Amino acid sequence: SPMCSQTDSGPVVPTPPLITFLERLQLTALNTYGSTNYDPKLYVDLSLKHNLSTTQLAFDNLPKSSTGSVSVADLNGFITSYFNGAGEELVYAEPPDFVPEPEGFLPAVENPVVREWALEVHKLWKNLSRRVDEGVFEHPELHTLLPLSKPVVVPGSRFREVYYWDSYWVIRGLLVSKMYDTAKGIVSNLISLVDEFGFVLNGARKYYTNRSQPPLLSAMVYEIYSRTGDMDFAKTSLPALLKEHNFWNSGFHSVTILDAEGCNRTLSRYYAMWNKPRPESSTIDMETASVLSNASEKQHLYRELASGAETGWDFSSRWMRNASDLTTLATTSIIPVDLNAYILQMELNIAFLANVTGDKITAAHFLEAAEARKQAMNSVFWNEEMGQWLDYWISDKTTCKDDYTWVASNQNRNIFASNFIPLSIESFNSDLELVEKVRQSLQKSGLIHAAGIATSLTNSGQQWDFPNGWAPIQHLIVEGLVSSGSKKAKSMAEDIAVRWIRTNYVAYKKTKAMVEKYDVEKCGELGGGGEYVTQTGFGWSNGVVLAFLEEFGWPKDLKIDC
Ligand SMILES: OC[C@H]1O[C@H](O[C@H]2O[C@H](CO)[C@@H](O)[C@H](O)[C@H]2O)[C@H](O)[C@@H](O)[C@@H]1O
Repeated sequence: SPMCSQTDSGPVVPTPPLITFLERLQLTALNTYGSTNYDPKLYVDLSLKHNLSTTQLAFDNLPKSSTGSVSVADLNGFITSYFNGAGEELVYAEPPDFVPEPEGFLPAVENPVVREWALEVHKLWKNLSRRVDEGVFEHPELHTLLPLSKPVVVPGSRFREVYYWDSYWVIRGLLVSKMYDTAKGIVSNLISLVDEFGFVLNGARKYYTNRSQPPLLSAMVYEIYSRTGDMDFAKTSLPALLKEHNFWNSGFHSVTILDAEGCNRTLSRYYAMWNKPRPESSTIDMETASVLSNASEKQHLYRELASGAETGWDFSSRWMRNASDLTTLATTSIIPVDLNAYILQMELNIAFLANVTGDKITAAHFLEAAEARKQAMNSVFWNEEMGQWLDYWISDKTTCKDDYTWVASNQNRNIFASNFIPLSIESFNSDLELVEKVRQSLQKSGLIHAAGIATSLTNSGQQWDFPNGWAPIQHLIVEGLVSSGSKKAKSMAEDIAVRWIRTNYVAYKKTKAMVEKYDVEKCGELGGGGEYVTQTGFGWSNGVVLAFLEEFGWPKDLKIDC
């Protein structure tokens, strides 16, 4: 049973009346249509044809049975008369910098079959490119979609809007496709969110204003600058990066631990500004919370769920005290390895960009911040015996009392792919002795399978767990191994990349689609689990295939089938 009966504390952003109304519609839809093929997100993605009060009045006037339910015919009629279809406000727009075969595209991919497939994956950018319709700018109050002025690239299927961390791998792929303007436009859109909200939202919808996602904006700017040398772009991006850094290092996101040497170490955690059901999954969250009896326990769980979504790993045994019980979610009680790796990289990127744009004071300040975080990560996360960085629990597993004095037993010794993500940062991968230790640890971790790196070793039924493998995680670890310059690490990286490319290819041939996650146990199999069916498209998977093919090429005689 959940050991913690915690009360909720922390900030809560306001809920726009449009969202409250669409959540009512979502619940009615579940009651009317039933749970087969039901996706709660669809209803919060609808836009209004008339103003909210007219729509609400018509909804309240729908004939109800004695049990209060609405008939299928009446609800169908209401939805067609009062709403535009989900996603219609994002109109298909071919990116101006797309060409069917860019000059100098993947020169090291020699195998003709792989080359042809790579060109098909490249062509998928056309399917995923949209622009926000004028109607959203003219009448924002009718839409949950946020108006973004530059063209967008979406992950695909139910993910009809821009996502924060997905955009990093979309951009990595666009750079391979030589679509620099599209890549810059994505960053410019995300910066406009920082200007308005102070951070990059989980996604570009009004119901995502309560949280962010793994912070990779600076990494997007860095990658684009490295490829294009565009100094103006670097300069105009910098203020937003500083603002975002402050978001992750203040308030509830910041935690200070007294380490074993008696030094204070400051790190960051995920912490959503929300203690209600996630609007896009409101009916699911209410169901999950229904076993809890009191309102403040529910609020606490809702915050943990929204914070779980902020991690990008929604959901995973990584954030649960008991892997088979989602009500034991304790996201805010954990200091995560990967988040701090991303922020360390952010500090290094800011220092780099400040330096090239001539702001030496900011550069020096951020190099210091990076050094402090590196030491904090060594002191709080590093486990010498395991050769991994481990998430750290700040709250006691039995009483749930927060304790900010470091104890070894609060390191989470379960193996997750995130334990290897610091390897992607130069501060760590430039130390060859360390790299070899971590490489060996990864090799024997049990995470490496026939078709890639598993997310964890626990099959919880949640999507960020075994046996699912996700493109962003493959890429971060592979890139870390490659960047070290060690021969052994590079050959391990290549081996993982080849498995990943093959499984993507075989699944594509079988299903005609790229998907968001794969099953690492069997080459060519799709991933599953979690709260929605596996989605096609798919932004980050396409990006990672293209990035891997650029990094490793594909020799003529290497087979692509598994
Ligand atoms: O609707 C449920 C959740 O869906 C999103 O999460 C998943 O898809 C995202 C887009 O590919 C991806 O960034 C995330 O890592 C996935 O877990 C959304 O981000 C969640 O906030 C949302 O609750």
